[in-house]
Amino acid sequence: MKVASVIVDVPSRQTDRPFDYLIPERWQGIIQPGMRVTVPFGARRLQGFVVDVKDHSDIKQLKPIEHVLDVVPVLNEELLDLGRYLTETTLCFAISAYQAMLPAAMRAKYEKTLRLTDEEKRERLPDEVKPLFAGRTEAAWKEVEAAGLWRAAQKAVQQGVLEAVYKVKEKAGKKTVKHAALAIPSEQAKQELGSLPARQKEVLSFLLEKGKAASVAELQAVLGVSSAPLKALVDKGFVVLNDVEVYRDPYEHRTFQPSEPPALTQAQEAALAKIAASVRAGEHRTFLLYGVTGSGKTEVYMQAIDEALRQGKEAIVLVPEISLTPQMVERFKSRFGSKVAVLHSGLSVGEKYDEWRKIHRKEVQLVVGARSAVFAPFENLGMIIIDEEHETSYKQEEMPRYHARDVAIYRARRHSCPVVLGSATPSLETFARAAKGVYELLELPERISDRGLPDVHVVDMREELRSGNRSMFSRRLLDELRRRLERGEQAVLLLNRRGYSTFVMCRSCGYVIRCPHCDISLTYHRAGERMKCHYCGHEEPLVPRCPSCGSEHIRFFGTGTQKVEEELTRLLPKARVIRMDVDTTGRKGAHEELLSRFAAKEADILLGTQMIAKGLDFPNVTLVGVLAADTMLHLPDFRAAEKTFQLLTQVSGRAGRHELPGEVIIQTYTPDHYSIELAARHDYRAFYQREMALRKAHGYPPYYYLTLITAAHEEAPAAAKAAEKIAAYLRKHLSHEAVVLGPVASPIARLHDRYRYQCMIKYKREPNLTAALKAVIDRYQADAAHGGVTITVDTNPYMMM
Ligand SMILES: Nc1ncnc2c1ncn2[C@@H]1O[C@H](COP(=O)(O)OP(=O)(O)OP(=O)(O)O)[C@@H](O)[C@H]1O
Ligand SMILES: [Zn+2]
Ligand SMILES: [Zn+2]
Repeated sequence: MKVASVIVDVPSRQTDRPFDYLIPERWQGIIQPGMRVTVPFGARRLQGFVVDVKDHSDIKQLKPIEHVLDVVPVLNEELLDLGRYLTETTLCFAISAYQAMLPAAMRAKYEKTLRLTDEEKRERLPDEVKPLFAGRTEAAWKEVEAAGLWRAAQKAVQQGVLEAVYKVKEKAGKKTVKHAALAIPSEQAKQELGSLPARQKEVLSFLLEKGKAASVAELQAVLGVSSAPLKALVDKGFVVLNDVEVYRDPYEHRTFQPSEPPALTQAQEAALAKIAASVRAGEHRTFLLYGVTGSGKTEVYMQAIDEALRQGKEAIVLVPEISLTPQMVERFKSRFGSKVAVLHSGLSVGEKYDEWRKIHRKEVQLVVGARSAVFAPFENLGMIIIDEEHETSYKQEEMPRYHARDVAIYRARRHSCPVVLGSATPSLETFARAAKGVYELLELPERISDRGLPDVHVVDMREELRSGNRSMFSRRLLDELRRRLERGEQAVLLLNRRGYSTFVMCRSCGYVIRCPHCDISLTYHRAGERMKCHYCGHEEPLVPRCPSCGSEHIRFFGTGTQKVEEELTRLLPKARVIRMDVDTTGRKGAHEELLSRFAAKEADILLGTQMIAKGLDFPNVTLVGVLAADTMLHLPDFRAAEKTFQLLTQVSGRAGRHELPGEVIIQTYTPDHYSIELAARHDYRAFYQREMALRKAHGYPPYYYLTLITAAHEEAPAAAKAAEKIAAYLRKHLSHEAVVLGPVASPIARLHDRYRYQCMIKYKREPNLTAALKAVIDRYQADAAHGGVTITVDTNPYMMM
């Protein structure tokens, strides 16, 4: 008896374990761990992942597996184990962990086929399979299955002769190119040559000489022939025409100048030597590459990767989504050419799947991508790099709630290879570990250009108001902008908000209009005069009177990029402005287009939200202005100061990166706040000391760990009661060292029509934690069926709302 343990596709606590199924005889030896199957489950038929194959089950009456969805495993042993690690550490369901590792295209039900990978390999097809592919390069899975050829097909896939393809239907149209190839052995073709008319002879000799399939376009261009001779050869059965798939390469229309590595500075050299030594020794280590903005971290990454590739290994580079700019991609593509796959959210489902397949088929050795690229199915990893490691977008805010840093370190340990965390503003957690020697600290204390870091001026906006300036631009910022325009230099302006105006407030009574579902203030959008909720999408028309007191003095507070743009063009009519925010970058490719226009100096000022704060490297930018440095300081989040410091430092880092000296102006209503003062002085270490002292005093990470539990229900009392019960249970079952805070209403007290209450656990070491949390989840998952309370557990929260 052969038995498969299967994790079924039902994300719930009750089904979160492997179920045993019988492997029918025809699939014995074929089904392996890491393949997906369909199985009967109660009255339903479900997809699932095979996690184990064994000879025996304790269950008496096993149901058989119905279908096999993959020819070869889509998850290897390492990734299967990683899934187990994620379920333990983030308390997610195993099915959620496995699905997070695969491209979306494979999660849906798509038509599947087997395809010949290469016309030349046709001869290597197993004999019994050959007829299925006669005169074509693809066969549907159903046919293979019906013909009972599964085993033979699997072998062919393992040998790289056939490939399993999940057909993703896309509007973009099919990406295939017609190819011509010999349909007869070359010996026979040579003999036929003599009897052919001249044109046909030319075509046949061309194919003979080439020794493999040639695109029809190429053939016609080289020989200058029409399609007639080709058609004649096809009719005679000497030549076949095939549609050969080309990858949907999002960068296909781009050419990349090959780049040679520059000679490194001493600091770069020292850092690289340590990393390269660890690559060569094949030992796991975690490095923190702490280098100021513009210090050449990326160059160190690239040369370290080069070392890994020379060792015949593979590498992953993680970059935050918003700094995965065309510039960044270009740097890696120029250096590593076709060895690179790129994964980010701007790609279509099909494009992502193509990139994933390049990795799975080992056609690339390097992946540059956002968070989920950490799951790239490489089997011989030599290095993982996390650029801008402090970015909170490395934490996924839905199940599985993993942090890419933890996954990277887990995988690197398994592969015995180094992890490099790079940042100009490392997260407190990471710097603290480096200070303790858990990570190895490598420093790049100076910029590459000998100009040094830009001068930063803090402007007190309260003063501006007192002296009669009601504009959102201080006099100093405006003066400096004018100066840049005169000199033909460029400026970057950061506004940490989106939309026309942020919230709508009554000046008479102070009433702020809020979302009826989410309890956050609505944002005014000028298009259509509407107010929108940025959490749930609720929208309504702008009100002419205060709903609370009836006053007409209802006006907008805060400023959005659109409003700033209007004021800017009013004050500086000659300035050419490019605005970059979620509204102007929604369309595919818009982000790239706006940046390349700015790079081509088609604008003087780049105005935008956080998305412009990182990674950009424009030689002509000599002024950076921050319009309101305080917007993030007042969020209900213990990391508010850290986030403010990071953002200000990063955006300042955009100025004066090359020959021209840079200058930064920060406008704020709280100029004395240490995060603003220290960012202005470029003093990361002082900020670190100060912030660590506060974290210690208030019991926050990195001194303590946190776990956040949120209970939500349509009725506030039900949510509150559940949260209270949870808090009581935890207090009883956790040790005295753990502190359970709350329950309290969440900062966002209502989301998607559900009231939210939360409690927070602070702890240093808590052996009972996992068991207690699992018990809580069990209890409430079971309850959910009746009571409707949903609970979420976040074992390492970054969103405190
Ligand atoms: N050894 C070197 N010689 C000459 N130029 C270099 C060298 N290293 C890096 N550069 C150049 O210096 C500039 C800054 O380097 P890079 O972008 O790698 O810095 P970074 O530390 O990654 O920056 P940031 O964190 O601010 O994005 C780039 O234009 C890069 O091409
Ligand atoms: Zn009012
Ligand atoms: Zn809402």
